[in-house]
Amino acid sequence: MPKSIISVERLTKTYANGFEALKGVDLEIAEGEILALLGPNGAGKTTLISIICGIVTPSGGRVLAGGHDVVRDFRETRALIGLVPQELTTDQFETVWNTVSFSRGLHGKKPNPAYIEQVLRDLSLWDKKDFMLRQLSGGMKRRVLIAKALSHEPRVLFLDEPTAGVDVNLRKDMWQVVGRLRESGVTIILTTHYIEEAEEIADRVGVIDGGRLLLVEDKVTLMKKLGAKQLILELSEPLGAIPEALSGYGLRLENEGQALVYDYDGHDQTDRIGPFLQALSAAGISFKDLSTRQNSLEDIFVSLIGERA
Ligand SMILES: Nc1ncnc2c1ncn2[C@@H]1O[C@H](COP(=O)(O)OP(=O)(O)OP(=O)(O)O)[C@@H](O)[C@H]1O
Repeated sequence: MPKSIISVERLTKTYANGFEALKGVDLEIAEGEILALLGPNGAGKTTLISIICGIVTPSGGRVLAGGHDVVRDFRETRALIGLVPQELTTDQFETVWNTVSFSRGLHGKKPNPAYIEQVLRDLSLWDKKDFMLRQLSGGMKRRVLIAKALSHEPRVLFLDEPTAGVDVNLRKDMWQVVGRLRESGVTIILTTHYIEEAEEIADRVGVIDGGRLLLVEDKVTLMKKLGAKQLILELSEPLGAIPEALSGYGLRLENEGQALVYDYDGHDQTDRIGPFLQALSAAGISFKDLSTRQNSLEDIFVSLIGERA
């Protein structure tokens, strides 16, 4: 695995009311990757990223960003990190340009109008630069949040539920921006409820629930591991048992013998379906209809969360 830019070690968080939001999280984030953290409401995703970003103090364990402790060396780590929060809390009467430039200043960076211009152009905000925030649509405000987070040229960008409630166009634009940032070497961590989103954009996927990281895995490996496919045949005549001639296929009967199910590896390139259908025909079995099912990240997620429930 490439060098870690963020190391989370045995991290715990108990809020003042005694609620344990994180129960010992270990996580290494590699430089340049896109990691999606999936989890239901209240899983602890925001708590985890808020600690990494230095907004919430941990109760135990530690987090290193670029080798610096996020509590002790917060100046160094904050310079490294950008956070796109869920909501905009900036002065509504300020202009886009000032808001983003001011944000850069807050991080102690020298002004760089050319850089800010580029960020605003990339986010399709350039023609809105003199608008006050209150004059912007919800989608435009989201873009301002991203521009602010990028204002100080961070190496790691956290996006907390970036596409919750945004329309399809904005979502597409956001992923384009994320793609470009990744190409420029920025490490990206996003939290999401949307499994398709993780499936679409992430290199690795982590699943959080009840304050624990249940799994972190390379997306392709995860999909492969759980990428089993099923071919379902609606039989013309129900079968009482699997015919001897087909015993090598590991078939199952469902729906009182009316459906024959063939499990196969969806990522295996060899043609399994053709020979199987020939064997079926040779055995004198005919069918009315056929369909396939594939495990998605959604199934994986549901089964993981379900196991805990
Ligand atoms: N300041 C606080 N005091 C007490 N409990 C808190 C505090 N902040 C968060 N919590 C609780 O900690 C748990 C985890 O919250 P967190 O915001 O990290 O979850 P999340 O995974 O980001 O959820 P969501 O997807 O809804 O944003 C929740 O049960 C929440 O109520």
